[in-house]
Amino acid sequence: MGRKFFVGGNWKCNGTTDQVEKIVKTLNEGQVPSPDVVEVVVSPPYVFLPVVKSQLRPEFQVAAQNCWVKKGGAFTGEVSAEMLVNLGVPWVILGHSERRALLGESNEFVGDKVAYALSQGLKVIACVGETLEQREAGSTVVIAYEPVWAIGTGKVATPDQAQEVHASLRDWLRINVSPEVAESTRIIYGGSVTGANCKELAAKHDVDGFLVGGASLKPEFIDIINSATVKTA
Ligand SMILES: O=C(CO)COP(=O)(O)O
Repeated sequence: MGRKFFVGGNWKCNGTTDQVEKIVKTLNEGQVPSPDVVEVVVSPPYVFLPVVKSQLRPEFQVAAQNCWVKKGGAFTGEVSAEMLVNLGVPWVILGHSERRALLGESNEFVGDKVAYALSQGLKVIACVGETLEQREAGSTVVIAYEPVWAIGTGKVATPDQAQEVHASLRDWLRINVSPEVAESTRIIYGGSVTGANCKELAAKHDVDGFLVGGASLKPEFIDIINSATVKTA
C-alpha cells in the first residue's frame, strides 16, 4: 500500500460562528472520495474546535493549529497537548511559518513541541520551510513543505519545484531515519493551493497531499480533496 493522500485545511485566524457553520455545511455536503483514498483534516481556531468536531461528517478529522511545548500549568493563554487529547482532537499543526516569523518560534522550540505532542499521542503536521528540523520515528507525522514565498501570495510552486523539494526531504528521511520511514511518511505541499492548480501538483510522485490555507475556507476545498483521485487513476 502506498501513502494515503492527505488534505489539510488550515483556517488560520479566520471565522465567525456563522462562517464556521457555512464551511462545515459545505464540507458535509461535498462529494469526496472514500476515506480509504484520502484523509481530510481541518484546522479551525481553538475556540471552534469542539463545535466543528461535533458537527463535521465523521470521516473528516480536526487539528489544532498549535499547542504548548510541555505539560500544562501556569502558562497564560496557552493550550496544552493534554487538553487536545482530552477533547478528542487527534491532530495538531506545529511550526507553521507564520508562528515562526510572527511569534519567533525557533527550530528547537518547534522540535520540542513536536516531541512533546507525539509523546502525548497526538498526530503531528510538522511544517518546514526549506529545511527539515525534526522527525520522530514510530509516530504519525505528516511533513508539510510550505515555501514562505508561496503562502498567501497566489504564487504557487510549480509541480516540478514541489517534487524536487519533496524528493529531497524523502531522501533526508531515508538517510537519517530509515528507508521504511521515508517510504511511509506523507510529505504534503502548502502555499497558494487552489482548486485550479491542485491536480497537477497531486500528480507528482512525492506530493502526498496538501495543507491549504485560503482555499480551505471556500467550496473549492472539495475540489482539492478530490484531487486525491489523481493518485488512483
Ligand atoms: O499556510 C498555508 C497553509 O498552512 C498556505 O496558505 P495559502 O493556501 O493561503 O497560501
